[in-house]
Amino acid sequence: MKTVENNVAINVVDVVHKYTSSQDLDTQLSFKQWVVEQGQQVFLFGDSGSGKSTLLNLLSGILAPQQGTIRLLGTDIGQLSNNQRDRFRAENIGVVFQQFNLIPYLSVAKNVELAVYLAKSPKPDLDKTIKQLMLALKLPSTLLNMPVANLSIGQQQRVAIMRAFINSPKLMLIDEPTSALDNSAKHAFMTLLLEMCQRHNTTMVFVSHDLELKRYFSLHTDIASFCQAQSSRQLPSQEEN
Ligand SMILES: Nc1ncnc2c1ncn2[C@@H]1O[C@H](COP(=O)(O)OP(=O)(O)OP(=O)(O)O)[C@@H](O)[C@H]1O
Repeated sequence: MKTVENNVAINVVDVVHKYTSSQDLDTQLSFKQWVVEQGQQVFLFGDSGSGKSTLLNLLSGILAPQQGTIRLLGTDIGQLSNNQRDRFRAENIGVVFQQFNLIPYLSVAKNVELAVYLAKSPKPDLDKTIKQLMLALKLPSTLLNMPVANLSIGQQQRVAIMRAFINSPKLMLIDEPTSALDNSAKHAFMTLLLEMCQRHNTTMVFVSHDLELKRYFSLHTDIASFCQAQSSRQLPSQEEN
């Protein structure tokens, strides 16, 4: 399952994902080839409906490729069982999606500890690492035992980043994380995120509609350069003819 692919973190080849909706409209997304090298941070943009979220869901293993191959860090994730894929994600991928997916009634510490527990890789220095991350993310230590529901949106965003970084993932997938932030908070967030990725040599795919954020990245990719979205009406069934 593991092959030597020097310096390649993401390799998507001829992947097809087809949605069948209840409104008798099928949408097929065809991803040709897309390669991201280890340690690169890419700003991925594109029109609404062009397939960005679908791609992130495929990369994070939420969706399984129906055709084609996705190799992450040398592993063909389409060949993994559901359990193996969950494990691979927990160990190698940090995710910050729009809705954060934090557990609101659990404290900041418990939300982060849960990610460590799911990765099944015990961290003897967990408390110390959490404190270091809180410091780096400018989260006051008084928040540590507070339910995340009591935090501001900006603070929750930083907790989501802390949770995403706690297992030192090699790959970060980020979807529209700054939508609820004002301009100065947005700048602080972006600077911090890029600094964290560069410090840990983390590969990052960052999806946003906000083209102003492009300036934080040296690599920009329009998803239309390797993905085609096609919608078509479903054919009526035989009985209806
Ligand atoms: N669960 C679903 N069922 C049916 N069709 C879907 C589903 N999810 C996405 N699609 C369709 O697939 C296409 C790609 O959607 P996707 O959400 O990946 O695009 P996107 O680039 O992330 O869009 P946006 O920028 O608006 O968030 C769209 O045409 C969308 O309508």
